[in-house]
Amino acid sequence: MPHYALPHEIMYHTGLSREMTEGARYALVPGDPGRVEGLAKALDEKASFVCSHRDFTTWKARVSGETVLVMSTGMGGPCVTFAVEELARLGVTSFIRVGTTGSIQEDLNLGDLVINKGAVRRDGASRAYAPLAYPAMADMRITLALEEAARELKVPCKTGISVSTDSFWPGQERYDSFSGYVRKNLQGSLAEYRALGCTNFEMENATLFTLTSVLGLSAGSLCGVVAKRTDSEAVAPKEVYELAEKRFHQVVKRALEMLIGHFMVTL
Ligand SMILES: O=P(O)(O)O[C@H]1O[C@H](CO)[C@@H](O)[C@H]1O
Ligand SMILES: O=c1cc[nH]c(=O)[nH]1
Repeated sequence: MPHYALPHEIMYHTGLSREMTEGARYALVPGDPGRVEGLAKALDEKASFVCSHRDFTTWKARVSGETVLVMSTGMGGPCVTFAVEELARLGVTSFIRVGTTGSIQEDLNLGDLVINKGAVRRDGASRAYAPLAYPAMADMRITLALEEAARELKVPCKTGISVSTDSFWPGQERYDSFSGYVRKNLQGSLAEYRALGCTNFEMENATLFTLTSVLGLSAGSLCGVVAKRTDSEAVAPKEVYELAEKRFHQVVKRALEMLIGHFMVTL
């Protein structure tokens, strides 16, 4: 029996209550709190601030007659568990991660978008919810809506499987860290994931996909490429992020319109 919050009950970490979220079923969940306002306003110019507590900054927007929350998760799997658990208690059923990522395939360029249909569970947090043999899979309808929106808007985009890590440096086989050391078991891991056809490194999909599946919820993920790891370990300049941001704003808005229009009853 799901444990929904009472109308005035304030969630301890996100600071949200059911009154504040107005029955929202959809939440866009970027990692960065600094991305929330722009994303909310791209959905709806009248979007408004709801609350900010710890890593979790929340705005609300209206899309096709529905309230949509935009809430940051902070970085990494543990933060995602707070966001999913507390938003679920407030009635949110569908989550779309809107993030940044490092591509590991040659044909994914800086500023392109990646839609993730699954994730390699190199996180720790999802293991509290399901054994490692359990797949981290995105919801098919959200994934299809994101793909269709990207196609319609002619945005360069590829669908694939991300590798979700708990560490930005050794976990993603980066040598430009303080010590420069990558443990032996992770040396060569980037080449191996590339050979396995994985598309990108990021840090939240595995936890998001596993939790939402286990809890009977839905999730999708759309990320902008800000590092092209086949060329360099560096994160690209601001202009690249701004190009990716413009693209993921357009795509996620169109995808939401499709989802709310077509899948309203089932999601
Ligand atoms: O831009 P966000 O959504 O935070 O996503 C990516 O950026 C952070 C690392 O720079 C990690 O959280 C990673 O998953
Ligand atoms: O390379 C990158 C870029 C963004 N986010 C990541 O997790 N890795």
